[in-house]
Amino acid sequence: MIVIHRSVSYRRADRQHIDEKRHAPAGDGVRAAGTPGTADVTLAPMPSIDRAATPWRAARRTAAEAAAALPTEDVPLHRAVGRVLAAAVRARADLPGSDTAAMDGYAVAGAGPWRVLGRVLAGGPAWPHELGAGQAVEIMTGAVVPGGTVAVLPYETADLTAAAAPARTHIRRAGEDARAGAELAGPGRLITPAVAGLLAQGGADTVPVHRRPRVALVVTGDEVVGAGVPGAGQVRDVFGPMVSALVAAAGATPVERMLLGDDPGLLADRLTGPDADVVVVTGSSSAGAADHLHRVLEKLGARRLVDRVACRPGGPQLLAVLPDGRWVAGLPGNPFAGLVAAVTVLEPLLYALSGRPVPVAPRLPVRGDVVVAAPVTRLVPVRLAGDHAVVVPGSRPASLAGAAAGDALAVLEDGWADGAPADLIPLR
Ligand SMILES: Nc1nc2c(c(=O)[nH]1)N[C@H]1C(S)=C(S)[C@@H](COP(=O)(O)OP(=O)(O)OC[C@H]3O[C@@H](n4cnc5c(N)ncnc54)[C@H](O)[C@@H]3O)O[C@H]1N2
Ligand code: MOO
Repeated sequence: MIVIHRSVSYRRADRQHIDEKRHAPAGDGVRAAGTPGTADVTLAPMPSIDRAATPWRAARRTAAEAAAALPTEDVPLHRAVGRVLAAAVRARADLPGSDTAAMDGYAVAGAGPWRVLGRVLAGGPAWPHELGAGQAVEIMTGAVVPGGTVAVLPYETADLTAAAAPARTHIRRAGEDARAGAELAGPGRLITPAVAGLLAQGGADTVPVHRRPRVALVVTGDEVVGAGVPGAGQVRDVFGPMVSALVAAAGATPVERMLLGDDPGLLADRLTGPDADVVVVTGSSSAGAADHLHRVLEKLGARRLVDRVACRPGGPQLLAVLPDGRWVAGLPGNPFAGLVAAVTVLEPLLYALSGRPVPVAPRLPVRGDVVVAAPVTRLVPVRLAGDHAVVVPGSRPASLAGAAAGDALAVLEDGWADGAPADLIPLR
């Protein structure tokens, strides 16, 4: 859902512009709403901007450790991929449940030569008798081997006249993968397709997972338009599509996007309004006359955990928590800077709320001409090239061309030089 939300205290020119938006075709789910801000926000003077910036790694760690995981709900296993287990899931029976054939061929008992008595199919009736020495049945992969079986001889190599079975038995023993009651996957485990399959093998029908974080997006800026081609002095909102996708990829649910004018009263309303665990605010993070976020947070009694990060781009970002427990991630308005901030504070916060550890970053040698000056970490788009990554040249804070051409963001820290290894954050 997209909500366009504007203050009533705008200038006349703004009003015309807003009315245009309200009457614009509703494509992309645009809904216009013009309720004025109600919060009493008497603004203090501009805050000083030379606060000490948090080192990039520390900012990420703070976000990853900030929040407790959301409560648990049970979901059907077939809808659980992408969710995070809230408790261990155990095998409800031995895996496999019986001794079964691992190959199509002959189940043989005792020493050869062997006489074939019949055939056993997977899912068919079990062979009713124990095999005696010199007896065999034809058997299919997955079928329960008759009692007395010493080995399964694959069709391709079977020699029923041989004196002895080969050493390799081709029998999967009951419980060899897991015993009944054994833990198949523990709390905090992301349910991948393979995990879902394993849990199905273990007999699970529903699984306990953490509730998905609900994320509202508040896009600030009088110059920002939500659809179509921007007019003179306007820009098209990049964060609706970009942050929603990033939120969904992190396993959270984007619940609404709202375009908000540069109005502190409205901003305060919107921080406390939506039914969301996290409110992402874009723009308003820096020191400009219309950048209200810091003062509004102060007014609302928010606790700031991260306030500016020593990284480039994306320095003016923040992570705060409101007195009601709702999280606020402030991303700078420059589009690439906003993306960097999203992977720095927002993604780890969403992992924490989902109950999941931040995935370990792959690390590869990175080649490129980038100057890294401590204490500022550079985040640059790179293309993967087999055993190394290559910097996409010319990326700028306001342009997404570099990131769009990249496979990952390389984290270039103090001490990095052309060709040295660096952590990579995938740009899914
Ligand atoms: N005096 C200072 N000026 C600036 C500083 C500073 O420290 N001192 N930091 C600069 C850096 S670094 C960044 S990044 C930006 C951050 O700006 P804000 O977060 O306050 O955002 P705005 O000023 O509203 O916008 C910046 C830029 O981004 C464009 N924008 C905003 N929202 C969107 C959107 N939804 N889609 C596309 N583009 C958007 C906006 O039009 C501006 O061009 O501040 C620097 N200045
Ligand atoms: O964070 Mo800003 O320029 O670094 O884009």
